[in-house]
Amino acid sequence: MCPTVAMEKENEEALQTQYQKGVKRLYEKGIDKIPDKYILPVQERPNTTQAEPSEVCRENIKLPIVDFAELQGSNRPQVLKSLADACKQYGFFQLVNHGIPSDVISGMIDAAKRFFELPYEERSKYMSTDMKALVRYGTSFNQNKDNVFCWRDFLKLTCYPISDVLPHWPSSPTDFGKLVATYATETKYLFVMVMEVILESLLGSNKTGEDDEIMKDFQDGSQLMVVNFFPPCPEPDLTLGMPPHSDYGFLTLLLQDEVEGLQIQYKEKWFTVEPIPNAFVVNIGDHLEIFSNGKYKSVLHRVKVNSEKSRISVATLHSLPFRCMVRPWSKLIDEANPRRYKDTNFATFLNYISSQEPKKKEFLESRKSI
Ligand SMILES: O=C(O)CCC(=O)C(=O)O
Ligand SMILES: [Fe+2]
Repeated sequence: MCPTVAMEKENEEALQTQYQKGVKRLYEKGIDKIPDKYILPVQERPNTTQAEPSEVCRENIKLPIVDFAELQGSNRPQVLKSLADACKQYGFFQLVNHGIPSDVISGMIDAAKRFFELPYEERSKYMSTDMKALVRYGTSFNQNKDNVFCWRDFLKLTCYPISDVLPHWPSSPTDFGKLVATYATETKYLFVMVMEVILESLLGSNKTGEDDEIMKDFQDGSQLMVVNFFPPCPEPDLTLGMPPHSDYGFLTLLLQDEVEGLQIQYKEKWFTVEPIPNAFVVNIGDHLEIFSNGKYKSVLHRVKVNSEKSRISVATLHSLPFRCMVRPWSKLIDEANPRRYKDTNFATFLNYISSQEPKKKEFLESRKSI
């Protein structure tokens, strides 16, 4: 190899190693342009007007707001109806009055902020390419596969059973485990309560004792927390914090700080979801779309970044235990409503994401049986 080519190759390798270390580090270098590695093709950029369905939309969307406290009162039928409409039309709703104390929520955001403020050497102790690792620090969407990197660093934590996983979580900041475990336990409990309501809304009637089995599976289900950090980006129109994707589980309970960035696809356009203090953005995942036999939709969403402020979001993805099969609920299947999805499980999903660049709703598409 001639010396110039060898040097270029070495430089290229050094750059690729840099990118693996994440965007917070890159931002801290004080760059005013983003490296080519992060620049999306024109038609995939956030403000492009060239391609459907990425038409520009500068409006915010007013997602339906579900008041959890109202569900316990005489308004229950109306609230159930608006929840069912939200799940069918948008695949998303905002949940307020959910009962999780505001100090638990602010404690979670604060712990996440302080974790990402740690020196790179401390954060990177948790880097792993093993998708099954209980704790995984990383960058981009799937850094082993992505051609173009996205502007995000993350920490993924397996959260259930909490007493088994807690000893593996980061020990710094010192109160991280305590604050995050409290939040994880509260969101697990909330997920189970919301699923109970969702089952009722799917059946359109009060649930029967037979449903207790599935409720036990939800209680014992998998829970993965994804703590996302999006530093300011000098050229936010050229890249994304997260590319269009759907979430794999039953429900994601998403907490965003006060900085907007989440966009959802609705009628072929992208709309920004306004952050509401202390509310959860709840979205339907692929598993619930399958379980509901397509009645409720797992909707594409993405994250825009901005040049001014960093942003933190915490997504907790809940599903059945890893060993369980996910399939359309038998109560929703009859001659008039044949099953529309194949059975799937967590192993099938992991194989899928390990084998290709996991974008859009290709996984769900691959599970459709008609
Ligand atoms: O940051 C957000 O608002 C969304 C994060 C998200 O979609 C995810 O972690 O799956
Ligand atoms: Fe997501």
